[in-house]
Amino acid sequence: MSTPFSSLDQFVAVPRVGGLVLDRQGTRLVTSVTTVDTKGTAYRTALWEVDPEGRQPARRLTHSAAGETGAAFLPGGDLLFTSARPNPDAAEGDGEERPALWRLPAGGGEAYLHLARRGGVSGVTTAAAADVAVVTAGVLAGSTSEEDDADRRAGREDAGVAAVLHAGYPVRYWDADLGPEEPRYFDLREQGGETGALEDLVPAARAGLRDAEPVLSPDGAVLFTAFTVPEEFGSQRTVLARVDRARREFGVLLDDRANDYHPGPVSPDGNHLVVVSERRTTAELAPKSTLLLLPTAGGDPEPLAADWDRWPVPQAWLPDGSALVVTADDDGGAPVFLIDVATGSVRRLTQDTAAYSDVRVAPDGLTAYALRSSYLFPPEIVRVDLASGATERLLNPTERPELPGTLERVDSVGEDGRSVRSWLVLPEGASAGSKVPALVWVHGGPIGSWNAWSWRWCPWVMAARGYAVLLPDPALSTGYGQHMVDRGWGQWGSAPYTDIMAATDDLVAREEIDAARIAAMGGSFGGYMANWIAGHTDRFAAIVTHAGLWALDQFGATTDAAFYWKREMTPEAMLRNSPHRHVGSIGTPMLVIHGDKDYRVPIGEGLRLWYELLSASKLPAADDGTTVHRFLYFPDENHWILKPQHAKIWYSVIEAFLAEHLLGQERDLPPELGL
Ligand SMILES: CSCC[C@H](NC=O)C(=O)N[C@@H](C)C(=O)N[C@@H](CO)C(=O)O
Repeated sequence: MSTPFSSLDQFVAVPRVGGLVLDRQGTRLVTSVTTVDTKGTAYRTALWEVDPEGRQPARRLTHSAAGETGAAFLPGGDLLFTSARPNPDAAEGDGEERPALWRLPAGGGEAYLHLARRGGVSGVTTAAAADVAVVTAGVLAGSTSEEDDADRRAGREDAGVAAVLHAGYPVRYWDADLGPEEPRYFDLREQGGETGALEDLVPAARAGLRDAEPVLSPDGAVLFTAFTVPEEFGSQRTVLARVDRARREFGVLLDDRANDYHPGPVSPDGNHLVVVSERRTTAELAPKSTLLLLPTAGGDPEPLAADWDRWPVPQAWLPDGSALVVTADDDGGAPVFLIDVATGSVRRLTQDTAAYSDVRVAPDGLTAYALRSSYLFPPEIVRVDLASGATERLLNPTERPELPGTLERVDSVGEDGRSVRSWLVLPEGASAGSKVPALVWVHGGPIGSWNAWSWRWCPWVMAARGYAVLLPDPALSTGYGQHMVDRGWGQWGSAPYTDIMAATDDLVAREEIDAARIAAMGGSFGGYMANWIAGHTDRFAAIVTHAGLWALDQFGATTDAAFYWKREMTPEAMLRNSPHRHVGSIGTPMLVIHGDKDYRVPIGEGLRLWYELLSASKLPAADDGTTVHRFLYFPDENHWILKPQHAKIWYSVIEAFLAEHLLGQERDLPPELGL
């Protein structure tokens, strides 16, 4: 087997595993696998079944050009999923294909269309111990019924109107324009035959259910959800709400201005709901995430494992209700932990350095199944022994790709004496006698960690081209305790920057690294840091900034969630930490990359950086207009470069830019750039 990371065509074609569901009997595991289409210009996702016993090879369940996602099992074993496959019953001119709900019978045979609506279906949630399914779908704000909604949509489509009149905030989210569609939860009722029907559970929700995922009690009687409440000055808070399905009653359970609340799983006896409480930030208070146990019959929530200095992500209960299975970022990984509900004591289960997610516990309580990944391998499905923590890789739909190098954990010491940990990717052949160029790649967030595989930020593509890649977890990173977040909060240009410089000092001191040939790079917050680095040091030979924050005062008002950043930084702090004020000190060639449809870090950041680099940096455009800098602009991409053909361009242009400035070599640019 050869490594796929040497060829970008092969890299984008590596199948990508994601998501995991387990049926009630614990005998069927379903995942999704994303592959590139035959033209190489789109990804599509299909559902696959994996043998929980690890004996049979994985088998593909669904086939369609439109793809399938959002799998959920019904009690009898039928599998629901969403797909924008053509509706066999649609009349011509019914409008574009939107995702509908399909049902794959447990007994075999083809999947059939279970529910279609003009506005589409975004997801389905099923109860653990009852035949209850709740569908998430959007309705137009003014609609009074499903028929009215379909008519209004047809009216907008026929008239070619895309305009949205807003009276509130926000108006965009990631790459989506918000409104006039608002998400709603619907009961999925059998209607006889094969077709389901919908009943709106929270008709007065307005935009409150945006970005929320419903959690059903095991008996399906109650639905818990996060609910967004608008506040003064364009702010908002997230409260915890419940919906009594039979009575159609909506009630708020936890609501205050000190925390945001999100529901976790309900205990098997239905008596307790796990709640994630996220401390609301201020300029002085960094985020902090803790768990609460809320009695479902009423009463005050109790903290769970409150002394544990990690941010737990609830995954599932043990079937006897004695413990909660969680994952948490931890020292460059995200292991599985068990929290004893009676004592709050925490026990680490998995011992490897991987990041786990999608943990599904089998009904016997002895075994769990999960996705895990790290910078050694992309997401894969494993079985976890819940007593010993031992893991076994199941027969996955895809093999681990061969890596063109090695991965090491490295330690540095920040200016304040705190430990700064990084992953270091070394390309094959790196040695004292054969020093290699290096790339310092800064993660986004900034609240996050380099602990899980990312197809967007793949250091192995660069390793295959001879580069060492340092992935540092500086101040503001998760998995190192609250102090690591606190020490960078509202001071992005301070500890996060000096931590990265400390890690870079140790990198260039290594015998395999060519200290004269190093570059810095990052996306999103990592792009902010790349921009900040550009204005504060000349030690790098080139800098790549993808979707980077440039002028914080402007970014803080034009991003999709201005209230979030405003809580962290006063106007003074925004100015103090803003890279644009240091443009006059930039003497390093920069590759600026931005997608026009980026609403998280709007294109204005990239446009202004580009103009200011050319007009006000130490390396401005020359008399003839030429410049050492480059701007890679994607008119139809957003914060993330999603199309496979554009991902190839992204990596190619970065490699060509680094080759020019680090190696003094000219690379052929992809002909598709038309240059
Ligand atoms: C609700 S707004 C901010 C959420 C998030 N910040 C977390 O710390 C965020 O989206 N930050 C972006 C600027 C960013 O850096 N995004 C990264 C990580 O999500 C990315 O890779 O897109």
